[in-house]
Amino acid sequence: MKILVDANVPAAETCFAALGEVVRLPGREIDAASLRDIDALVVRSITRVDETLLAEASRLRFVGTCTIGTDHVDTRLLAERGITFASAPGCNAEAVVDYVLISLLTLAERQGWRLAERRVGVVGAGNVGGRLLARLSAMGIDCLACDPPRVEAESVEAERAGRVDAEEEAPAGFVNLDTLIDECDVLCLHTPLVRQGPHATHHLLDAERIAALAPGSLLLNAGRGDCVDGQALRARLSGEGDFSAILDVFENEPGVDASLADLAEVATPHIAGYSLDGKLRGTHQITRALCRAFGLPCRMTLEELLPTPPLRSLELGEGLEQEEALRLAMRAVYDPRRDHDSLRRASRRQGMARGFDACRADYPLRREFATLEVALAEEDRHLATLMAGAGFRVRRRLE
Ligand SMILES: NC(=O)c1ccc[n+]([C@@H]2O[C@H](COP(=O)([O-])OP(=O)(O)OC[C@H]3O[C@@H](n4cnc5c(N)ncnc54)[C@H](O)[C@@H]3O)[C@@H](O)[C@H]2O)c1
Ligand SMILES: O=C(O)[C@H](O)[C@H](O)COP(=O)(O)O
Repeated sequence: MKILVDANVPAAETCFAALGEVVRLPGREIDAASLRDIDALVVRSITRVDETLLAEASRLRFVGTCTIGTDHVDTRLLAERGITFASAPGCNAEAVVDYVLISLLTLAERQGWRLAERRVGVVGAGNVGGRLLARLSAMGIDCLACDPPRVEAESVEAERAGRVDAEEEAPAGFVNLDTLIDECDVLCLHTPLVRQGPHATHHLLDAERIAALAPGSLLLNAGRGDCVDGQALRARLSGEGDFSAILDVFENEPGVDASLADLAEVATPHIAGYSLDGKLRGTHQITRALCRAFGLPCRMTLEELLPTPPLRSLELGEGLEQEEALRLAMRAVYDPRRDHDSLRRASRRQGMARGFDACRADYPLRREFATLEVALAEEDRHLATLMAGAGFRVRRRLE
């Protein structure tokens, strides 16, 4: 079997070499000709898997994407052709939540407010949004959520189970998008890109909704760029200076609107999910799916793939304000200002499209908050709750 794997998929040789011959190509160079003699294709989000790509893929029996998002894949076409498809749900969700928490705390520090005093609205409460809500709530942050497809699915499920009281009622904390916009200071967008249907998300935040975001509020988008009308967002950000954005995703990547990126407080090149843990989980999930599709045994475990983190333990002393302590621990693992700065530098040097891709291709080692154990004094009970809520392992400091 011949397996073509995107060059940005880590551990591909370790995972796939026992299954067949592994060929590597940068994601944007995978084209119809390169698929001529390929049995299995493993991509990330930058390879559009459509009719044009599959024009000469007569041997192809499997397509896997080591990502959560699937909007780059024509899944209907694959089903019609009898090609097995697999994605990696949830693989980098923890990394995205890490990114959101430290980015919000960074803005709080820069603008002089406390996250604990803000209400956060999460749009899309799936693997990413659901984990974000869980961590924010465990940190005592006031949250609301908006996820009409999930609310609908839960009410259908409740009806099926014969729970009459559940009729059309959204679970506690779930509201519609316009209420969320009215009632929250911070809006975090974690929806997939869906172009059609009753819950389409293309320009879910359109000019009207962007205008309705309250003065002093903040929009963070780590879902897909096309879920927000970029032109309208740029116009709002160029306005009175009463509104901020943290943007990891953009319309038209990698050739994104440089003036929009410049106006964002944090602008990163679609790397919110780029922890090594998240990428390796993706590779591992797709290895298992490929083995299933070809009836092969899969002996590789995720633990075998993950190296020991460079920083395993951090001991905090007394006297730190709580959000300061959180920032310190988070930045010991990951600091999004590094990614913001490298996008700025790379786009100035090479132009936006090449710079954006270069930052992603040469991404430095990043681990997740859960890999760090934070040691605290016994009396720091509240801080221990906050740290554990934020995703760290917490232990009592030895005096
Ligand atoms: N920036 C990054 O690096 C990065 C990393 C991972 C995922 N993502 C993006 O984030 C998206 C979400 O990831 P996930 O793992 O949570 O996916 P998921 O499928 O687990 O959850 C998505 C949630 O969004 C909800 N949703 C769909 N349409 C909606 C709408 N119109 N309004 C509100 N909610 C809606 C769904 O019901 C679901 O609960 C992915 O599809 C991907 O595009 C980006
Ligand atoms: O959908 C996802 O999982 C993310 O958007 C993913 O991290 C994007 O990274 P890429 O596939 O573009 O390397």
